[in-house]
Amino acid sequence: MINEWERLVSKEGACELDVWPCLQTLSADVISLAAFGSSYQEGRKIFQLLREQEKFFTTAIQSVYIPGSRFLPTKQNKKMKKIYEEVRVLLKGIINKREEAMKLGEASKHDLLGILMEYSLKEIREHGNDRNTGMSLEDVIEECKLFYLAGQETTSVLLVWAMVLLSQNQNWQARTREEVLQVFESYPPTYDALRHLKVVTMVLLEVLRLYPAAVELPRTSRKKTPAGVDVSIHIMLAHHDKELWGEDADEFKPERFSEGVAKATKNQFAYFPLGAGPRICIDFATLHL
Ligand code: HEM
Repeated sequence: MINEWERLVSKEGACELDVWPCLQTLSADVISLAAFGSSYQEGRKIFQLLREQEKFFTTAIQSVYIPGSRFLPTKQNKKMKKIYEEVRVLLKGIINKREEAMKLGEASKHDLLGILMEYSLKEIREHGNDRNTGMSLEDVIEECKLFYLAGQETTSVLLVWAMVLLSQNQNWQARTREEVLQVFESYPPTYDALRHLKVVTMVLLEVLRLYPAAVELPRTSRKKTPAGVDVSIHIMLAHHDKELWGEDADEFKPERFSEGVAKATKNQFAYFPLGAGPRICIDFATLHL
């Protein structure tokens, strides 16, 4: 991706480029690799289909819903059903191939699919080969889909806003670049090395405060409030609340996170770009939340 950008710039010395689709493809490829490892190309096809499905889904939730209409054989419903089936068949194919390889004694791969299947097989073995224990094929398929849907758009949204804000705040862009070059001169770019990136972390925390990829957390109350009521915890409003963050709440000021999230929020529940509690995002450790 960077090579392509450099090539475009070098022709004229400058060019206009919509980075958003490139960042979407980048995050989809990274997640495909993490989820399916060597079957990454097949994963890519699945993710293209899920992306198409997402568009239909967005149109559907933005329209008035007539109860039962999702079962009608409309053009859109038929297309969504077709994609659902195609994704299932493709994922089933990857899972079956992996199962065969595991049966032949091939070491399991350290990707999401390998971990889920290994866990499932262990459960089944521990329960005397009872196939009703462990994760079902449906569970594995749904987990793979969730991994993609939850991680792809959110990551690319974060990246694109980080680029916008760093281009508007050149001093922070220079500090961030300097830190990346300095840190990765001494450490290989591994997951562990990320904890040495103090400025980058502050910048990303501030980007997620101003432009959280998920703007609200919908919930249905079970006990209090009374039960059955739909509530929405608004991330965007909490992150821009002047009473919580001060008069400069709408400004890009990564320095507010210089001593961590607890200090920046004065230990109040005011910052939750990755959710909170038992359903917190699995990616929360990356940002030291
Ligand atoms: C900047 C990037 C990200 C943001 C802003 C973000 C945001 C969130 C939020 C707000 C939730 C909570 C949803 C709720 O409580 O209803 C969540 C859950 C989740 N996220 Fe992320 N996420 C990001 C990256 C990722 C990545 C890279 C992955 C995996 C590849 C991922 C996987 C998940 C999963 C599986 C859940 C569901 C956890 C559960 O319900 O138990 N997220 N994310």
